[in-house]
Amino acid sequence: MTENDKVEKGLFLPLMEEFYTIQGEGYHSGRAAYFIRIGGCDVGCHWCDVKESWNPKLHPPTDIQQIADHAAEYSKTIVITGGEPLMWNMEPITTLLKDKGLEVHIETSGAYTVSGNWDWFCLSPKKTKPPVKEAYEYAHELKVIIYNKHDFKWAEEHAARVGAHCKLFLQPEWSRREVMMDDIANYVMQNPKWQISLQTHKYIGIP
Ligand SMILES: C[S@@+](CC[C@H](N)C(=O)[O-])C[C@H]1O[C@@H](n2cnc3c(N)ncnc32)[C@H](O)[C@@H]1O
Ligand SMILES: Nc1nc2[nH]cc(C(=O)O)c2c(=O)[nH]1
Ligand code: SF4
Ligand SMILES: [Mg+2]
Repeated sequence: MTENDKVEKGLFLPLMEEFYTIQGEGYHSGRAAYFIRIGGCDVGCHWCDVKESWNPKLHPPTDIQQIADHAAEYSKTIVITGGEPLMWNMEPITTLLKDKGLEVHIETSGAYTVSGNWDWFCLSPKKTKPPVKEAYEYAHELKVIIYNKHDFKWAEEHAARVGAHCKLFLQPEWSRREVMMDDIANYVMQNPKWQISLQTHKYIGIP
């Protein structure tokens, strides 16, 4: 089998970086977790904080067995992010991680067909490439990025599509955190089904 075939099957994935840190965002914020960042994304958010991840060719195709073995040495909680992890077949790597008894989370825009077996599915919808229908059904957590005032209405449109038990978070776009914070706080007080999510790792200076 060629390397391309292995990537096609999800047996190799373009690995950008892996690091043990504290989940900074959303429902599991504050919890130690091992992050696996897979390269490749064509969603094109102008404010994306990892644009270096976009071109998959810059990230070496890596054996998922090696990625999983490494992850298991660090943590029981694994977060797969990117880039956009659902551009790739996530079935094989999630199976390996779950066979090791690990809890497997994803950070995704939901813009591609859902593959893989997830203990926690964080859906962060994007305007440039909206989530596929099934992504809303999988979501344990909806994390909407707030860049301007129009985004509250847009957030509600997505909240109407997730399941009844899905946790709802509003997260300020990092460069807009100071301008938007009062509006976000007021919105959450008036609409308490939402909670605030901050990128706490950036405030404390960890990866
Ligand atoms: C870098 S993305 C990678 C995973 C996936 N592509 C996605 O967007 O969900 C990880 C998380 O960071 C959020 N994010 C990216 N850039 C951000 C920024 N400038 N400010 C706030 N959140 C941001 C995304 O919305 C997503 O929830
Ligand atoms: N500490 C930390 N928490 C995070 N939560 C989601 C992240 C991501 O980039 O997907 C992230 C990240 O990059 N670092
Ligand atoms: S979908 Fe995620 S990785 Fe892709 S551009 Fe948007 S924030 Fe960045
Ligand atoms: Mg990040």
